[in-house]
Amino acid sequence: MPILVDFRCLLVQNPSSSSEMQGRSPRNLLGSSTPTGKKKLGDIIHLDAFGTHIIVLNSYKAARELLDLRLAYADRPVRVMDCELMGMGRTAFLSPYNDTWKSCRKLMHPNLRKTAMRQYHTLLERNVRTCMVQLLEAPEGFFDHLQLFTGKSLLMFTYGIEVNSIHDEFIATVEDLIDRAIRVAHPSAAIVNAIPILKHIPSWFPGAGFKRTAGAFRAELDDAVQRPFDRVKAELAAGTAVPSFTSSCLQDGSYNDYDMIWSAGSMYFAGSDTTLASLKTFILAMALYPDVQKRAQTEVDKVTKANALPTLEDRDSTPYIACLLKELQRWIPVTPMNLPHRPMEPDYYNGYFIPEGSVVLPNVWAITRDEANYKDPERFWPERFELPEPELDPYEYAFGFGRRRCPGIHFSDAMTYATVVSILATFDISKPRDENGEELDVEYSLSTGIFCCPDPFKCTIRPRPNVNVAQLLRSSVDEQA
Ligand code: HEM
Repeated sequence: MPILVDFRCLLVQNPSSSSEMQGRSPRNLLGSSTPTGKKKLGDIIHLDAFGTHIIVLNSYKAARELLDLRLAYADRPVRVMDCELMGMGRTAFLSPYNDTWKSCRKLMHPNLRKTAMRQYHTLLERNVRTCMVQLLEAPEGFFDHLQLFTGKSLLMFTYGIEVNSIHDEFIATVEDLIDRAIRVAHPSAAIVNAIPILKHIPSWFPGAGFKRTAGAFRAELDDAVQRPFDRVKAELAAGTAVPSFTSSCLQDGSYNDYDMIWSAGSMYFAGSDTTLASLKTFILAMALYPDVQKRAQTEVDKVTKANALPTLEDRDSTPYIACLLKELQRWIPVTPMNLPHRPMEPDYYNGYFIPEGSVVLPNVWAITRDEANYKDPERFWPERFELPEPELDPYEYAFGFGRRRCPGIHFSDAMTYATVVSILATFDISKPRDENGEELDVEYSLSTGIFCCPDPFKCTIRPRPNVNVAQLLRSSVDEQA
């Protein structure tokens, strides 16, 4: 049986790796359209990269049938540069399918499952209120405020560490490591991935700069996950530890240090920038789609009677916001090519042979733009998920597949919901204005890298005229202090 070869994939660019997309709308990422404006991609396509089989799954059906329903796809490809030399293979998200990965998933699960979320409501609501106060005082810094909110919430959850600035070492170090790791993950960055034998060159050898780079990164990564862990241990010993994932695992006493260190580190690394990406997308969508914003605000006002701040308990009373959250994940998916899966045994699918060890990439971007799934896919339109005939739920694929599916989905959802409803209740987001107060178009581009989200853009964020926002927020922060 032949290995599938079909280069139609060349039509599909991962938006995150395209330098041509600056200033373009998401529509253009799929290349030029056919005369009808519709584009039909192969369900599954194959590329050969220096002998590595890369299989791209362009439809939800293929991704679900292979990655959700077949256990053999739970492995990850081990890339020499980032996984081995830089040490990222010890994180839960890049770890191969092995006993350590299983232990980490077991450790994370009870703390991240839906029913465990209630215990973090107060924490998240308090952090959101602080973020809203910052928005009120300096609305133009909204990217920084949202970054502090996600970083702070994740740090509190994993280690009980409280930070008050994005320049705090715990946030800044991890941010820097993520940036560097993403640059290395780009296919052109690491020749050692293509020629693995190079990893055996000593690092002092001329031309082996990559080994020194990797070694330095690894030392910093070790420090970034070890330091907060040691701090929690010391705080527990001193009786000053704040409840957190790490403190409760340490108190339980049945886990080894390695699993606790890498589980906590993985959640912090994987959770903050991804959720931040969704929140940036939310601000952009509200600036571009005022009708959606109006309808969402009306729903929130109904719940709060416009004289209180919404809480996570309001979730069931806000079905339109639930649709809006889904649309955020679909419109600009955070991980447009997911993370790669690796089949642990040879497989057959729809008459094609998929070799063991292939790199299998679900093309989430293509799924979100497939007109078989979504009418007018470029439009931000939460109504598509309303009953009685909702379109395909993006939560089925935007957080991954099968055993590797994101364990942080409920935590991320709670962070996103809390922020979205609070902003809707208190602020109006609109197009940017020039010095004469004239509205300008929202100019935006999407970031390059593994994550996809809006690059910094300008918009107007102002307190809503009908609510005494300042008083509401300040009294709410005081109440929680
Ligand atoms: C909008 C927010 C988020 C998105 C879109 C997202 C998406 C993803 C995706 C696509 C994967 C790979 C799944 C696969 O390979 O099939 C993943 C893995 C992972 N995510 Fe998330 N994630 C988000 C937030 C979070 C949060 C808040 C946490 C932690 C609290 C988290 C922790 C993890 C971990 C530990 C993994 C590795 C799972 C494994 O490989 O077994 N994520 N996430």
